[in-house]
Amino acid sequence: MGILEKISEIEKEIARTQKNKATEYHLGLLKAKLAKYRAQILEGPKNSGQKGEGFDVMKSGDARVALIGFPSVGKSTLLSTLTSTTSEAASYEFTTLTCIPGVIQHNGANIQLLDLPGIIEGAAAGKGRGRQVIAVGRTADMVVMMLDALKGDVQKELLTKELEAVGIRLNKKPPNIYYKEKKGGGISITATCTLTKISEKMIQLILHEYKIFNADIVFREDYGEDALIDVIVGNRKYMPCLYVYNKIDQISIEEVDRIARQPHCVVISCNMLLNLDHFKDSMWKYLALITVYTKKPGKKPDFEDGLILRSGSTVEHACHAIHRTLVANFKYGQVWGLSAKYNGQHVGLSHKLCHEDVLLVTKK
Ligand SMILES: Nc1nc2c(ncn2[C@@H]2O[C@H](COP(=O)(O)OP(=O)(O)OP(=O)(O)O)[C@@H](O)[C@H]2O)c(=O)[nH]1
Ligand SMILES: [K+]
Ligand SMILES: [Mg+2]
Repeated sequence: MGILEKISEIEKEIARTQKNKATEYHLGLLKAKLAKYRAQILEGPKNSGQKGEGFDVMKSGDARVALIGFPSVGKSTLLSTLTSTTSEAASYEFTTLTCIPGVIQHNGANIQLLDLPGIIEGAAAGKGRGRQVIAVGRTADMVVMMLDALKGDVQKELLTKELEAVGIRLNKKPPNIYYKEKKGGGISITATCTLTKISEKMIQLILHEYKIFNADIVFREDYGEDALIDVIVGNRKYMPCLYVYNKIDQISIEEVDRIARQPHCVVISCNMLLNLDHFKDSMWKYLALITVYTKKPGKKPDFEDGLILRSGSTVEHACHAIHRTLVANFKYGQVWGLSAKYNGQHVGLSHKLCHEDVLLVTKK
């Protein structure tokens, strides 16, 4: 039996197995097996050169956003509308066959938007160009999942499943589980809270399935087997995701209102240019970028041309963004704004900056 058949067998078995006390361990093991086979698929045949022509796009700008969605939801139309790049759009499916990059300028940042071929059910298992699309998706800072407002909820579920299957976790935090493999000493399991979703026996079983016999594990929150498997397998990608429902010109205002109220959702119409500014603002928020303004001694801050940094960036990151050699010549910094305890606070390289701070660097 090939891996794909094995995966499909296990999926079927999981689907027909009722979840109760008696089947709990069986189900946990099935999930562990499934994750293992999926990992094998992703590693793929080494000779297949799966990267794929037309998918190797250079990173550029301050952040990268991948447009992922079923065929003909309007991905290319969005790219052509928001950037100066034109990506062919048409009413038939699979119009786009490669990765087309464009740049959105917003709040002073250059955001690289990647238009990609539509993906379909089974993409994770290698159908269509799914694997290439997903590989590009993993290189992005966030996913924009584009959905057709007429069939959005189903599409959203299916796509989320496909991405889950290849280890992409949308709008989720990594499980707060400490895990370290060791050379010997057996398995030590501790928890800083009561575990209601997994038993010690289940943890042991899953570890054994992965042939792990020596490890320290600390559950810091109440998780089930999925979280444990994620931690053991590693290589999960946690990404912010905005669900963008396009073609709202085709649905009732009540339906628009219902969708717009769901978490992480934005409604737009590319054709009618509806709500596109709100979409860009939301994307900016999800990317968690900050702007830091620089200032020279005795001069006003340069509010025209801020540095675009990732949230959580330090003075050191800012220095790198200003000039390659600045860190080596750094004496001290001074900060005005939210991150400063008082105006002009003296700070070192490790000081964390906030959005719209002003920074003055004094060199040695
Ligand atoms: N009614 C309506 N149609 C739209 C809208 N945006 C795009 N379309 C239409 O949807 C069809 C598909 O658009 P594309 O941009 O090619 O979609 P895609 O997601 O890039 O498709 P593939 O590259 O084939 O995956 C085209 O006929 C567009 O004109 C919209 O806001 N409203
Ligand atoms: K299309
Ligand atoms: Mg397209």
